[in-house]
Amino acid sequence: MVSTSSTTENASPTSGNGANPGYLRIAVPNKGALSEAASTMLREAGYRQRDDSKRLTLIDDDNGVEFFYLRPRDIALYVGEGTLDIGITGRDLLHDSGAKADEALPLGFGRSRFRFAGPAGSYTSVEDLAGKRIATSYAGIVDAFLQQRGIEATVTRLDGAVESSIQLGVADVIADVVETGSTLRQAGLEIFGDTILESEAVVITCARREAPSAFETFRRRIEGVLVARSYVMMDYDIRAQDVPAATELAPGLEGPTVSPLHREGWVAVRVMVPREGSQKLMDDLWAIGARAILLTDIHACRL
Ligand SMILES: Nc1ncnc2c1ncn2[C@@H]1O[C@H](COP(=O)(O)OP(=O)(O)OP(=O)(O)O)[C@@H](O)[C@H]1O
Ligand SMILES: O=P(O)(O)OC[C@H]1O[C@H](OP(=O)(O)OP(=O)(O)O)[C@H](O)[C@@H]1O
Ligand SMILES: [Mg+2]
Repeated sequence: MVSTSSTTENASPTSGNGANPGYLRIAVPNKGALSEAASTMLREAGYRQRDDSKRLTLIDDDNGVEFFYLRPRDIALYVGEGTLDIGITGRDLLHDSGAKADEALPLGFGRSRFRFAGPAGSYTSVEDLAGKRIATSYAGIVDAFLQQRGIEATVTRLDGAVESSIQLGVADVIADVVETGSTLRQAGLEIFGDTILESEAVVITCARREAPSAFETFRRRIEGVLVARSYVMMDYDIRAQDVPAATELAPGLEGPTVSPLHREGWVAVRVMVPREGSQKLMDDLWAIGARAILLTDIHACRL
């Protein structure tokens, strides 16, 4: 039976301090675009996750881990200070924070681009930003970009709904997270200039000290989830003489497993292949004589 930490209204990020020595302390987004996907990935990696979105901390005794549910924007600060060992946040939030934390592992979800946008047809390049008022929730990223390009402009920091700031007269252009682009379109805005940053959810660690040894187990588990999500297991039967041609098409990660078949001159092959393009690969293998080709999801893996 797994025990859990008590949940009180004033439970703080440090409420577990010292209570569970040796436990890996992990920050997880408590709400917003990354929250659910982060918890889903942690569950797939075998960790316990909260079932009540009001819960602020959770102890997973079986795995020696304590989770702290924090605002995604604050996570880099806690990890950079070394208060928590690792965290899941957005690459853009990490850069914006200026915290002394490092990106340790990209997670492949929460993908977005950080872009400049202005009224449709009004701006074409970042040089047009000179002397303009730029509204953003990510002033750290925008300041660094302008400084790097030697552009003088006024940056106004807003909490959110940045797209409205132009219509409301407090800015000429905005810099914001773009995923589908539909929020921009609805506000009559369009992106211009270079992409400032390509973002996704990432695992971060403290830059000033080595991650605890327990981080290696965590990393292996998460990498296992990433592989299980992006690869499928393929099985097929083929004439032994055609295995080299088939292996060219599907080399696998460490080479295919080839087993004898009762049928004379034939073998069974098992190989991990990228999920993307796997249907085309089945066509190609069929064309060189493979039969009984099966694709199976990988539930979990440790390479
Ligand atoms: N469609 C999206 N909208 C917002 N953020 C997204 C989107 N897709 C991915 N993200 C990422 O999620 C993170 C921001 O999370 P979130 O929106 O929860 O924070 P916030 O905007 O600071 O908080 P809130 O919107 O709750 O005030 C960033 O890393 C961002 O790149
Ligand atoms: O390109 P899209 O798919 O339209 O997504 C991007 C929008 O989503 C985010 O807003 P969020 O919902 O976090 O609200 P906020 O602006 O108040 O943070 C972001 O700030 C953009 O406004
Ligand atoms: Mg937001």
